[in-house]
Amino acid sequence: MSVRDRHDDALHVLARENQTLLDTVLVGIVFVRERIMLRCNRRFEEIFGYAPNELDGRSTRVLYPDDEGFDYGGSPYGALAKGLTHQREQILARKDGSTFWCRLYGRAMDAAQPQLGSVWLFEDVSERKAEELAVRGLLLEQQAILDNASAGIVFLKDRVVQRCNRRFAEMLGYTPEELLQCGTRFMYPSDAAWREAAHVYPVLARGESHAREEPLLHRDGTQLWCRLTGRAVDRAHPELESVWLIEDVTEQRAAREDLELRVRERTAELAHTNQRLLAEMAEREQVENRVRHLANHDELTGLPNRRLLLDRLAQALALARRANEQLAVMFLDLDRFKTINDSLGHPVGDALLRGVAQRIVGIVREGDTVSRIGGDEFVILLPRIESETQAAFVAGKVMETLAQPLRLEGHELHVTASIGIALFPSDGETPETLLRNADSAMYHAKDAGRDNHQFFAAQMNVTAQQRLELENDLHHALQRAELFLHYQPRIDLARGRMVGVEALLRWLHPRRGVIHPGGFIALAEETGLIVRLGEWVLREVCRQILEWQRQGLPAFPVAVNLSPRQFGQRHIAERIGEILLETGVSSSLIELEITETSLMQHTEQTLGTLSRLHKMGLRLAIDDFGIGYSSLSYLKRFPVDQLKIDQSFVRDIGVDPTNAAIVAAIATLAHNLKLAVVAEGVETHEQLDAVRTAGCGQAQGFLFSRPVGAEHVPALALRRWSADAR
Ligand SMILES: Nc1nc2c(ncn2[C@@H]2O[C@H](COP(=O)(O)O[C@H]3[C@@H](O)[C@H](n4cnc5c(=O)[nH]c(N)nc54)O[C@@H]3COP(=O)(O)O)[C@@H](O)[C@H]2O)c(=O)[nH]1
Repeated sequence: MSVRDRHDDALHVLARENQTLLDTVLVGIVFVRERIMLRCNRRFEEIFGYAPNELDGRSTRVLYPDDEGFDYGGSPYGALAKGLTHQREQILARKDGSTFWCRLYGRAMDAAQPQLGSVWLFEDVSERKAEELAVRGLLLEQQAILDNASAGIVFLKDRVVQRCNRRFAEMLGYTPEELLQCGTRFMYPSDAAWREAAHVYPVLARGESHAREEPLLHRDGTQLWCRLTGRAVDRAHPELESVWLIEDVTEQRAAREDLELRVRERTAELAHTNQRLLAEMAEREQVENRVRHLANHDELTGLPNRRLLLDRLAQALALARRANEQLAVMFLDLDRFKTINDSLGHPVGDALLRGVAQRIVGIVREGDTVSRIGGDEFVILLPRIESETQAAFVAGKVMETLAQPLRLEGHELHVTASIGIALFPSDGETPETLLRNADSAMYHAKDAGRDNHQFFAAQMNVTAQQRLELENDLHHALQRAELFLHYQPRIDLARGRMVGVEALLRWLHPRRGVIHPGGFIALAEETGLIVRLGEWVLREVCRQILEWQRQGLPAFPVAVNLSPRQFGQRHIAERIGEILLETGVSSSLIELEITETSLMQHTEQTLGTLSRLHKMGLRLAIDDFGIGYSSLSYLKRFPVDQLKIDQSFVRDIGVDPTNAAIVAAIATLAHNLKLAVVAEGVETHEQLDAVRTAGCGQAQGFLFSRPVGAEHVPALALRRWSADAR
């Protein structure tokens, strides 16, 4: 082989090695002269999508998507001529027209002879470029978010501001630039608060986000409340990098606090209203219960009232009928309750009624009903009794318990009761009948002297009927002139002379004959007729005085009884004055007898009435003295002239030393008060001796004279009684 051949062989080898090298590298390589591609490696053709050798001899224009790109591609040749390496990134075009990002490196083969051409390396950087663009896009997006976020956003690293948006900086009074690389201590009001804020990092380390509200410091020193929500960028090192969303919630918080305050106030208000409503409801319930209770109970004693009694009685009757049993209705009325009530006052009367109620309730069985149906009237319902004896036994127990003295407000009271008993079925089958019949039986017990019990008997209803008739008749008695007066003399014991008479009313009943006051005065009191009867008596007395005067009799006073109801009339003194004026009788000739009990009612009013009567010149006597309750202080103040000792003390004066002592005590009291003292009901010489010995200056009674017609009075007026009244 010649030298030339060997030289050619070596060139061939070198060419093959070059080609292999060119084909193996991952970048496209092209040799260009005057913008004509002379040779390229396979990778270059692949990048642009051409077949092998397809580009050889073609203009580089095909590598550009447009002329503009091609023109731009020609720009670096000046630099190449200076021997520099040119590099750029540019969008180029594949054979199929698609474009891609390419990185180009170019260098002249010989800078001194640029016409020899240049070598270009092409690298397809589409993927990287796309990634870069994506990252750039993300960054732009992020920046846009940061810039436009309404909340503050800050990136911290080691609690130092790395990046923040404008909102965050403005929130604290800074620009974002001012805050870059600032430690976060500046935004906390104190070291302690700043240290406290570090406690969040363990939370972030768990991958949890953290949110809390805390006060941050504005540049001007004011505090604002912010809600901070943080999350670690890398949860393994939360303190290193974290991102925080910060919202100014000062106004929200103020609004919330205001709202909370208003909610608290409203809640308190509601609670208060609720409480008030509950209280009102409870009160209303109490009132309703009370109304219900009052509808069925007596307010004073708390016992069932008439309504509840009737209800229970109806039920008990139904049961008794079904079980073929007996029951008893007991009507109980306290004896002389009115006297106690009037003389000691209503508070004592009320306390007495309560005491009586308690005592009765204390002795009856469970299942019995004790009720108060009015004033001093109680009804006891005893269901399931076996016999009349059992009812009598209960009545006995009631009387026994009432017999024990009651101590009330400093008084020791002895009360008794009259009890009427009606039995089912023998005395009635309805509540009304049983009650009515027990009531009649009670009246019978009263008539029988009080402090006892009586079983109903049919006759009692007849008596009640008669009482009704009597009431009717009494209404007509005045018009029919059926009333008349008897007079009983009052004797001065020392002189044996009549010193006055007492006018006593009588009723000549057309069928029953003469009826004494005991048979109708109480009825007249109850019905109110007593006022008209009383006026008639006074006029009749005046007329009779004038008649006696006309007959030439020496003048003497005539006593007229005033019942409690008459005396209690508001203008009684004026009314009496009018009658005296009308008739022309001197007031000194009229004596008014008022019972002790009647006087001790409404004592101040009594005092006024007595004073007016006294000033008018009338003489005043306290009748039936000793059986009521007198207040000595009032007795002293009442302008009375005379005490008339009740005949009950005179009756047994000879046999009962106590009565003698009482009469003597009353006489002494009367003398001390400078009052005349009259013993009433003197029937015997023994009684006369006794009352005289006791100190009574005057006496009245059958021993001297029974009450007589007016025509007999002149003889009595002129008569002289000896010391023993013979
Ligand atoms: N408001 C009015 N009351 C009147 C009037 N007239 C009478 N009365 C009151 O009736 C009560 C009974 O009166 P009377 O049945 O007339 O009885 C009087 C005397 O007959 C009776 N008396 C008198 N002496 C004796 C006696 O020795 N023994 C005895 N057993 N009875 C006697 O006493 C009655 C008079 O009592 P007093 O009035 O207390 O002086 C009678 O109490 C009157 O209150 C009237 O017009 N209005």
